[in-house]
Amino acid sequence: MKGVLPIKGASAASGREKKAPKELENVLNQYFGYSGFRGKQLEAIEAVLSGRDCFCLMPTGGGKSMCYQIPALVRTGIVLVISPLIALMENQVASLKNKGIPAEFLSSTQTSHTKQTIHEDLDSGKPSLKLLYVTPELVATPGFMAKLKKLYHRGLLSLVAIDEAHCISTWGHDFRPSYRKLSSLRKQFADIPLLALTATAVPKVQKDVISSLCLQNPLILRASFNRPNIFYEAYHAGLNSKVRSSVLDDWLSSRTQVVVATVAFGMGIDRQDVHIVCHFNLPKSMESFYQESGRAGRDQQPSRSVLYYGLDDRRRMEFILRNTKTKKSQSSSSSNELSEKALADFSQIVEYCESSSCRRKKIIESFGEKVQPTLCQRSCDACKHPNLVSSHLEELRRVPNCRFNKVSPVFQSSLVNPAHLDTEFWNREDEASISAEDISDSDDGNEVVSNIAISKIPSNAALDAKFKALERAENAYYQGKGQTNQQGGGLVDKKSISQALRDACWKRLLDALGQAKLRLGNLPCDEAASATHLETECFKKYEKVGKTFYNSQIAATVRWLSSATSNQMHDRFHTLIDQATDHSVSSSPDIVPESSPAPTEVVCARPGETIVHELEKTKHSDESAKTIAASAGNVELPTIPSFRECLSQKGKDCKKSSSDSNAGSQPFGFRRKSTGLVEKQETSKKMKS
Ligand SMILES: Nc1ncnc2c1ncn2[C@@H]1O[C@H](COP(=O)(O)OP(=O)(O)OP(=O)(O)O)[C@@H](O)[C@H]1O
Ligand SMILES: [Mg+2]
Repeated sequence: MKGVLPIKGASAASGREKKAPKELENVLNQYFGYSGFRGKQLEAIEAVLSGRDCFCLMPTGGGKSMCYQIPALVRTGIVLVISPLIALMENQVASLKNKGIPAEFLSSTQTSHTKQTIHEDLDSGKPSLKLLYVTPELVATPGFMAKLKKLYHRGLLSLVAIDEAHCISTWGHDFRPSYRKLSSLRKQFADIPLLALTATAVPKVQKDVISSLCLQNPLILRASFNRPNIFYEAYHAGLNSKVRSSVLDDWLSSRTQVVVATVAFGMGIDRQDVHIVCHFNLPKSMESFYQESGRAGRDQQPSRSVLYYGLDDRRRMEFILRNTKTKKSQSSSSSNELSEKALADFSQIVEYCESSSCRRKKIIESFGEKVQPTLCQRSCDACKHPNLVSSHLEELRRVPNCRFNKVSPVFQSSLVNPAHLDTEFWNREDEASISAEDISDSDDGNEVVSNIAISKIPSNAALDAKFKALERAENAYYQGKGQTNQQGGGLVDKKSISQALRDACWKRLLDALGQAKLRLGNLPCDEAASATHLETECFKKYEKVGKTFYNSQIAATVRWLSSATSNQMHDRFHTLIDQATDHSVSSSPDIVPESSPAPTEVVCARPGETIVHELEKTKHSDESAKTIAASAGNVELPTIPSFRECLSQKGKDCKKSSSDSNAGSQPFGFRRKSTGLVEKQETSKKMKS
């Protein structure tokens, strides 16, 4: 069984008999299970055991803690460890206790009972503690200092270790004023060794640490910062030309699909099919952002530019901008000017990231261009998911370091082409939420609220303004159903499709058609008439079964419109026009022979996914539908399957995939990734035959 090594000698200072390396290694092995010391550990341990001050510079994870933990085990008395973070202390103390080593920490987070127990142990004739962790603030209090002095005079203070010692230096990145107060330790405990430990000390900081702590003739140990087990790579312009050109070749010839690189990589490279540009660090200005993200979508295909943003990133970049300018510039006045300019440029990016208003508008306006309010068409996240953006921004403000949190907000922008930058503020769960919206039994009220009300609320609106907007949206919702909330009195039919929902869906379709037109250059149909046509179809076919199915079909149709590629869309239109001409449909779209066979067209929407469209050959009895179809041009847009078709399609699918237990759990006709008019290649083959 493990036990604290027998205490030899009456006092810490008098117990400084030399330990053989083998003995120390045995202790290491006995308590920690390691076979030998690493790097400069042994030298540091031997130095402090001999009573000498020591400055120990070792990389992160290098094993600095062992340099004071082993002395605590072999020396009489207590090792005092000064640490800047309570979490660090808790962690280490728990780990030591696990190994049977008596360790404690004192902090404001502990109960007074625990603190009292620790103090009693310290005051006892023979404390059981071997390591006591404290904050620099506590050391600076007269009460605790008096306690330490008592321990010292009783010969029970064997070592003072100052962890993360760079915090004492104003030159260091983590300066902590209370660390400055540790400078009195050397004087107070003249013959007790001080051990300063850090992983981050550039020469200037190193000197500052040594002088601030008044270390006496310290042994200065610097371990190599090489971490041989870590494989590093990322591309930069400084690579030798052979490596550089091979990365470039692989990239240009599509052998490599993903390159992680500095911004230098993108310059002058023209690969057409780059569809995602992801900024892991923040760009310095709107110009940089536009230029770098503009590498996406050169083939005019829908593309995305993802921008990760956290307040830490912002601070880091502001720090860099301030300091870079200071170094570059000779005179301090021009340095300040440059710094101010850089910070002003950068503030545009910050504003872009932290605002909930239209991103496309922000980008374009930053270049002095006037933007029509209708330009965006929900092609940026602020316009598309205003409530999500607002809540993510609120979270960003509430939890400043949430960048890597599971629900951390990140910014994403998508661009169709550089002239039409499509920006989104995006959450990693967003994809799921879009799908959920498409397939779930979404509520009209929510739809109306998100479409009508929340988009008009600034993210920081007062709570009562939000309530008022919600109230207005609620009234609009009920009015759409031909009743007011108050008048309605009873329950509203949960399944019914309100006028407000129909209007919102029409708008969605119109937006999708507008997007498709932008993407394809020239869509050969009138968008408004086509949106009406599609919405009317959905409504007619799903009115009876209710809004869930209606919603889903609208969403699926929107998805089809927004995901079909240029060729697919054009092919389809040409095929349709040709077919319509062959069948004498185009010349007279409202006279459709009832007996005509219904040809089936297969359109690949995404790799591995096929959609079946039955050309609409059924004569519309509804006159308005005829007019709409005629005004939509002689082009058939995706046909909406009837509810019965959906059910029978589902039935076929269930048989086909009876082995797939998940298939049966999906709602009828609504697959998460289906693009509307259901379904798989096998099915289309069956229908063809
Ligand atoms: N001689 C050793 N052999 C094997 N593992 C060791 C040895 N010494 C320390 N370690 C282990 O290395 C890990 C890192 O040690 P430690 O936390 O002390 O690093 P550190 O230098 O303080 O790093 P940081 O700068 O992040 O605080 C720990 O799991 C520790 O148990
Ligand atoms: Mg450490």
